[in-house]
Amino acid sequence: MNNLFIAQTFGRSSNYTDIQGNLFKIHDVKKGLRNEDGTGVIVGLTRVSDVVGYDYEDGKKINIPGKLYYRGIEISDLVNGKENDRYGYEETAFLLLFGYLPSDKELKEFTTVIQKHYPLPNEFFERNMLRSPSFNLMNSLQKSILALYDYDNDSDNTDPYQILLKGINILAKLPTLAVYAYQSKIHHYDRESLVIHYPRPEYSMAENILHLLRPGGSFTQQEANLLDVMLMIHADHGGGNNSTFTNVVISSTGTDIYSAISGSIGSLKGPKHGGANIRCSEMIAAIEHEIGLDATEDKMRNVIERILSKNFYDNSGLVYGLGHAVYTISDPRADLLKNCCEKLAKEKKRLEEYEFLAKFESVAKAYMAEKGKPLSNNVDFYSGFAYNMLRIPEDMYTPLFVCARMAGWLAHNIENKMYDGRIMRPATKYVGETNPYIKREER
Ligand SMILES: CC(=O)SCCNC(=O)CCNC(=O)[C@H](O)C(C)(C)COP(=O)(O)OP(=O)(O)OC[C@H]1O[C@@H](n2cnc3c(N)ncnc32)[C@H](O)[C@@H]1OP(=O)(O)O
Ligand SMILES: O=C([O-])CC(=O)C(=O)O
Repeated sequence: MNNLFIAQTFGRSSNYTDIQGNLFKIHDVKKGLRNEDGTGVIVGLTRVSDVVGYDYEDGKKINIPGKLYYRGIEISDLVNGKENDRYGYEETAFLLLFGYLPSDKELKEFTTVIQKHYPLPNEFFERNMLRSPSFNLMNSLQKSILALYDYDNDSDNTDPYQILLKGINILAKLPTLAVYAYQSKIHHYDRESLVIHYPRPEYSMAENILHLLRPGGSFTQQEANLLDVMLMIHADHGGGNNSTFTNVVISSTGTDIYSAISGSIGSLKGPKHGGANIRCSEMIAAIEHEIGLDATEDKMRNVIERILSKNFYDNSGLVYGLGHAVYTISDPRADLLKNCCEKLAKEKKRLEEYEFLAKFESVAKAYMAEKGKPLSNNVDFYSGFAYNMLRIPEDMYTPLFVCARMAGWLAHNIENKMYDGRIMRPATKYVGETNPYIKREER
């Protein structure tokens, strides 16, 4: 391609294609589907989960500490209620999909169904993954989900019950797909030995992830427990988060579940959404490297200033792990994770890193508030540190989000199909002019 020609033409094109910023206001366009006060435009109804970050008093928005409910149950109650049970994520998925907490017997049966679907089809790994590794695991996951379409002899069936069955099959296979994508990547690109364990049918989803990832396949129950909690708190987040909304938008055309899930994975990869967990972890490492773990508040403020002026780390101007479209004061998931991280950091003798992170969080929040942009932290602020303490490689952070969020995507997909179902088709206002066609020799 003639890059110079394209670059010059692209440069000139803004004379013809520009949209003046004031037009958005004039036409009352809700950029990012957001109201004037930052709240989201209501695009649907849901009974799956509720994300609460503000309230209204006399019509005025009041910021409040964040709360997250799955089917009406507060996330902290769900996490605390599981105690040392191995199947917290499976219980959460049941709750999200069927609307109520399972009895012991129901949870066992549901877990058995998931476990039966762990194995990949014969030669799936060799044909679809090993021979075409990707340097990005999210792309690899998208390809794998689309490949699974070809192993289903009724893949286009979009009856809600069939979607449920297909979705549970995908959910069960995701940990293996994610870890095999990682193993293929490091084997191909980093010249590492190829480690392929089969998923163990008696393990929970969290246990299997650790088993599949580690060369020796072993893990402690405490490690599996923390990963189980991580899966639980990432399992759903209302119908408005970008990847769930994407899922429902794609699915509203009547297309297959594999296309919808692959689209959601593409959305979750973005650094402003699920991909923020990798960016946040890299950003914190860069900051630690720059100013040291014993940095003063002033040094931290200086780095924050550089980040905001697009002069540090990825030059995006974003402090990853901060900010949220709904939460205003706090993200309950980040609070839960912060607690888990503090406990584990004590045991693993990594308190200095934990304290750096906690201090950076409060300095950054205070800095943003002084600039008139008070921000909540979000789930991605502490998740990287938790994964790191579990010896999970950075590449796997966002794919693990996929493994967890699959339950939410599926629950919203089915809910939308059953109770809304209309094709999503908003409108855009044409703000160009009408032009005559000019013959080529006259231009
Ligand atoms: C699992 C998840 O998806 S959680 C979110 C993970 N994402 C991140 O951590 C990435 C960093 N954060 C962000 O990019 C944003 O805060 C988002 C995407 C999460 C939310 O975006 P929005 O709701 O559109 O932002 P919001 O309207 O609250 O922002 C208000 C202002 O604060 C700024 N701001 C928001 N978050 C940040 C941030 N992390 N760093 C710097 N500035 C920020 C915005 O640029 C905006 O400034 P402006 O008014 O001058 O344009
Ligand atoms: O709700 C959002 O916009 C993003 C988020 O935290 C999630 O999807 O977990």
